[in-house]
Order: sequence, then C-alpha cells, then structure tokens
Amino acid sequence: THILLLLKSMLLSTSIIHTSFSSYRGKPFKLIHWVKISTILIFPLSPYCRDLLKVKKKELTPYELLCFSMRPMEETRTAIRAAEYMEATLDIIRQNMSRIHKRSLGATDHLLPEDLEAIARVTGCAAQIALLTCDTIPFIDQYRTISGVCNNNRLGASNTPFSQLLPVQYDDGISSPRGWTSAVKYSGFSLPLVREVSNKILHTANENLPQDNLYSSMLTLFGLWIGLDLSNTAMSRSIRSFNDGIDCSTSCQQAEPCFPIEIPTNDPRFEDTKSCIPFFQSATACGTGYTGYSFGIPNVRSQINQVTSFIDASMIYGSTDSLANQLRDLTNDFGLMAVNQHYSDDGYDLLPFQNATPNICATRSNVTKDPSVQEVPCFMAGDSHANENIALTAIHTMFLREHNRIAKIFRKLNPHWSGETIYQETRKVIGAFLQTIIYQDYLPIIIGPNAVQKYLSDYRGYDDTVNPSISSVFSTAAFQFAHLTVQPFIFRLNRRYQQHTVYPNVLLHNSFFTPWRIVFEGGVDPIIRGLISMPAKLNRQDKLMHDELRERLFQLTSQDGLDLASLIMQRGRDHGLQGYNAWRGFCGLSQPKDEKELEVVLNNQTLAKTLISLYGTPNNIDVWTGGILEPFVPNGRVGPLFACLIGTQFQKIRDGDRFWWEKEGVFTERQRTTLKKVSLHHIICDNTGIKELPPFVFKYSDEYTSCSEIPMFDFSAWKDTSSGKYFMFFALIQFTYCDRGHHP
Ligand code: HEM
Ligand SMILES: [Ca+2]
Repeated sequence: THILLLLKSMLLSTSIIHTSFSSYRGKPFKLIHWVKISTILIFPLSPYCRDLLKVKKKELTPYELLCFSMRPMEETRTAIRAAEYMEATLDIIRQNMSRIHKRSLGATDHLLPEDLEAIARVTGCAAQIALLTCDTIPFIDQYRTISGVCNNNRLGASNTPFSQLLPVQYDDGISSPRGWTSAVKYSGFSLPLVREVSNKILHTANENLPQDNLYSSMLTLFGLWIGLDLSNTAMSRSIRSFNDGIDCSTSCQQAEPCFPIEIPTNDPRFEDTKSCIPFFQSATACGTGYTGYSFGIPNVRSQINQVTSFIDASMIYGSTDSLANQLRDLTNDFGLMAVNQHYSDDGYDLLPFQNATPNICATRSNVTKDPSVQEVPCFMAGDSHANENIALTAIHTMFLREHNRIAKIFRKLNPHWSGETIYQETRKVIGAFLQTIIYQDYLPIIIGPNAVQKYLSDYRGYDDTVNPSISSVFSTAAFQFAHLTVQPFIFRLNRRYQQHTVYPNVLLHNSFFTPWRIVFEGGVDPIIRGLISMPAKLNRQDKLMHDELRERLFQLTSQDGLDLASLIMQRGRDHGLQGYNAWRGFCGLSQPKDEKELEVVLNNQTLAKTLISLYGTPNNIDVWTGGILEPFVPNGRVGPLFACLIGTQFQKIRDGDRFWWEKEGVFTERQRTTLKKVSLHHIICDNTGIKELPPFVFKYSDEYTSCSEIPMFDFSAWKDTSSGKYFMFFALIQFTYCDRGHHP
C-alpha cells in the first residue's frame, strides 16, 4: 500500500504527467492515459470485503459480516468500477490542473465536452447510462427480463440509480455526506452524532417490549422479504480510502469511502470516544457526483440499486442474468429452480448452497462452542441477504418450493410447454402472487385505509411517464420503519404451537448467518409457526430499537456488535437525504418550526424536548428518526409521513410497471379472477408441513383453521387451449433465438 501511495504521489508530480497534460487539449486520445493511470492507482488500493476474509480466522467480526453480506454483485461491480475510474480520472486531472494553474479548479474547467465524452466512454461510464434498443429483444412483451431492462428502457432496472423525490443535500453540494464536515451547518445547527441520537432516543432493553395485539411477526418479516424485492443498495467496492489507503474496517479516520460512526461521550457501551463503529459509504452511480459533469444532468451524487424496482420476485430469481442462471435447475427441461442436493427438510426441499469461499456461514462451531460440529455453506437465493437471519431464510425456502410446485403443475397441465416456458410462466405467476398479497393484504395494514384511498385506489392502467425506480428516501428511510417491529427472538414452535423443547427460541443475534439451524435444527416449519402465531413487536415512542439490533447487530459471539439505528441514520446522511421538515413539506404535511409545534406533531413533550436538545431545530431531524417517532395514522402502523412516502412509492411501482398483473393483456380475465384469491396462507399450506394455522397470517390471533378448510388455488385458467402445433412452433422459435435456459 505504501509503495502504491508513493507511486501515486510520484506520478502526480512528475513531468511526464505535466507534459502529457499540457499537450492533451484537443487530443482526446491522450485522455486514455489518464484513465489508465487512474485504473492503476485505484485497482490495487481497493481491497474488497472478500479480501478481508482471505486471512483464515476463527471468527468473523460483525463488520466483516456486514461488509460481506452487502458486497456488490458481479454486474454491479462493473457499474461501480466505471464510476470509480471516471471519478479518479477527473480527480487526477483536477489536481494537475490546479498545480499547473496554481489555483484550485474544478475537474472539468479546462475540458472540452468531447474530452469528457471520451473519458466516459473509456471508463465504461457512458455504457452504463446509454439508452437501450429494446425492440430487438425477442419476446420482450411477453415476459419480464431478469434485470428489468426494457420494461421501460432502463427505468426500474437493476444497477441503476435510486430516484430522488426531493433534491439531494450534500455538505459540498455535490457528493460529501451531510455531517461529513462539522463546520457545515444546516438551518444554523451542526448535525448531532448519529450514535448520540441512537443512545438518547432509540435505546431500548430487550425485556418488557410492547407487543402488537393485532398483528403477527409474519407481518414484519414479510415486509423484510418484499423490501428485498425492491431495493438493495450497492456499497462501495473498496473498503479502503481511495486517496490514502486508509482501511475503513480498522481506522477511525474519515476519508472517502470510510465515514466512521463517531462515539459520543458517556456512551453506554464504548468507553473510548476515539473509537468508532465502522461504516463505508454506498457506491456512486455513473453520471452523478463528480462523474456527472458530462451528462448534462445535475451533478449531485446518487446511489445504485442493485435489484429491480418492480415487484417481480427478484429476490427469488435474481436481478442479473448470471445469477438467475445459477439459480435454475438446468439438468432437465422442466423449468425448475435448483434445490439443495445435500439436505432436505422432512421431505421438502431446501435452498441450494453457495460455493463461495470463504464460507461466512461456518458459524456453528463458534456459536455452539463445539469444534467437532458439521458446518454448512450459506444458502443461495436471488438476493444476497438470504442468510441474514433464519426467519428470512425460511420465507425464501417456502417460495422456492412454491416455484417448483407450480412448475410441476404446469408441466402436467401443458405437457407441450418447454422448460423455458414453464419457468417463465411460473415466474410470472409468483410475481403476480406477490403483487396481489402486497396490495390486498399487506399495504392496507401498514399505511391505513386513508393512504390506500389516496395513493392506491383503483388501478387505471400502465403509464409510461411514471418512473418506477425506487426512491432514495423510500429505501433509506421510509421502508426501514419495520426495524422497530422486529422481535428480539426468532420463535420456534412445535406442532402444538408451543415452544420447541429441543430447538427453543433463539436470540436474534444468534440467528445471523446460521443456515445450519435450518439444516440441523428442525427445518423451516418451527420458524414459520413462530412467525404466524407470535405478535410483532409494537413500535412505541418510548420502546424503539432493542439491543439485539442496536448493540448486537451481526455479533455472533464476543465481538462488539454494530448499531443498526446508527447505520440507518449515517446511511441517510451518506445519501444526502434532506431533514424531516423538507419531507413533511413534500407530503403536504405541517412543518413544525420549534419544540412546541414538534410536541403537537409527535404528541409527546419529552420526546420533542430531547429531539430539540440534539438537533436544535425540527428541520434537521434525520428523516428516518422523525418518521418512526410519529404516532400511527388511523388503522395503520406508520405515521403520516411514512404513509405518504410508502404510498407514493407503491403507486409508482404499480402504475409504471408494464407487466403489472392487472394490466390488460398480461393475464387473461379468468387468470386475474383466480389470482385475486391467492394469500400467504395458501403458500404456507402448500409448501410446509404446517396444516393448522391462523385464518389470516398477518393477524395475531389464537384461532386456528385447517388447511383443508381453504379452497386450493386453482390453476385451470392456465390450461393452454391453443393447439399443440402452435406451441411446437413457439418452442422452436424460442429454441432458435436463445440458448437453453436463457431468457427468450
Ligand atoms: C429481522 C431483522 C433485520 C435485520 C437484522 C436487518 C438488518 C439490516 C441492515 C444491517 C441493513 C443495512 C443498514 C445500512 O448499513 O445501511 C438493513 C437495511 C434495510 N432494511 Fe433491514 N433488517 C431487518 C429487518 C427489516 C425489516 C422487517 C424491514 C422492512 C419491512 C427491513 C427493511 C430494510 C430496508 C428497506 C433496508 C435498506 C435496503 C437497501 O436498500 O440496501 N429490514 N437492514
Ligand atoms: Ca424486484
């Protein structure tokens, strides 16, 4: 590292660079040298999470687990690399220009538009944002692409920037997170340390938590599950600062992309205020931040969503073609998803294993303190978070089984269908199941009937002017409301819905990255029973985030855990989200200007006082913090601000989706009528050994009904009545156009 740093400073000061630079103007080919230099400089300085884990160690730190679980996927790495090269190239040019002209200059002050275009092209940035030609893709009107491209060109596709509902606000106006420089003031006040807000407002012990007497833990986990369909923020590829090689995992120095969470005085857990909770920034999207100059759009930094914004079950099937193919069972032509070849769960399938090294899920011997136990790899699914906790893994597993169950039904129903048709038709049905369950059952409970009426009343058809991309404020703040409704335990119940005697409840921090608990400790059923029959934690102003998430996040044994509340606020600042009042204004809500008015909005005097003592003004309250503190809207589980932001987002991903299940022509009328009848209930009954369950699985109740009392989901509307001849022809075209197992 030191040699590279030395090399970099030498390169920057040598006459070679000065000479080539002073003669570059009007000769864009020279710019390629700059790009090359930037790639040479960045590349070796950028260790990734993977590299952290190369050193064989007994136990991973919480930071390493976070880093690894949030590492960018393959195609995302290409997108991020392009932006990093472009930014580094412009930075080197800027430094040299300033040196030559002996004054500070912007990167593009002396560059011609064609030079910028050339840099964008050579770094790969131009390719990331160029419009696509969609009409050459076969069957583009029939099935969604895996990456979501060509639903409406790049809008809503994976690896594109989050949209912005309000202008982004950075310390330097372009890229530095809010709060990066303490001298920068907002409404006359510096932002408080996020850990201080977490300690003073969020802090809650694990014990005596308020329980939701209306809704079950399934409501919470289903929220997490669908959140993964919608957003997964790409982290910076590098865990080391670009300019001086500081390692974000070990140093508390602030240097892009390290944005460490500082420790306030009198912190209940960390005694040393010079220590920190490691944090690395999200990756920059091409054409934004300091790479934005050449594209004629406001050059503020934007972050990348690695997954498709549409509700298309991307957490099952993947958001990139390479992952989607890995997840399929291509050993036959039956349209199935790959399942685990080593273990099963009482006759039911499990998710396949990843073959990644190192195996971050080899946590069993550490947790059980028994070195002789058998370890297993992490499970593989369409989303990278599948092993984050075992309740989430259980839901993933159920839906994998549902795909294969339906695929087998379709093969019987339509023997002339190719494996590719079965896969695509099944994937289409699963996507529609999710859309139906979310809008019919989930959202009304969360945002309440008034917001449903305002944002989600009748569907009026597809609108190609609506941008379906997930917005930054939705993913980084509003849809993270449910972190306050997570129980500190994963409940595991036996067939009689009593605590399992052999495999009892597990504290949440003992459930992170532990797929072996599913393989060796009773499988999926006990966990699903726990989710559907135990209440959710209630989000209450005086009982916010318990210690499992605020003090022990990703802590498997003795290491210092992370603090989720601090991470969320720091992420919001990294993404340049404006403060609470700006968002209240966006939603047409009142904007409290002092403690008294805040007290009225929150209906809580003590809370308003503490917030003002921390932030100085209601304007600056981190939007996630303000949102989670608001009293609920009538018959909802979020306050008015989040009801508006969540309602707005779900309206956009419905109206801006060319494959929305209610859109004319996507399904037949008979199929639509059938799809309305689906519920999560069906999916549990059909894919687990659970045969008695509460009548409505999001509701907390001690009544149980038998699966046999619910009519089976009827697939007869999918019987293909067109002639076999036509389908032979169709299959032939498919076969001609694409490799087997590829999207048509
Ligand atoms: C069950 C326990 C849960 C754990 C351990 C957990 C953990 C995390 C972590 C570590 C992050 C990344 C924080 C950062 O550095 O920015 C995150 C992000 C997020 N979480 Fe959770 N979470 C849980 C439950 C939930 C639930 C119930 C929901 C929603 C209903 C949810 C929604 C989200 C969303 C939307 C994000 C941002 C995703 C992105 O764009 O990357 N989480 N969560
Ligand atoms: Ca999706």
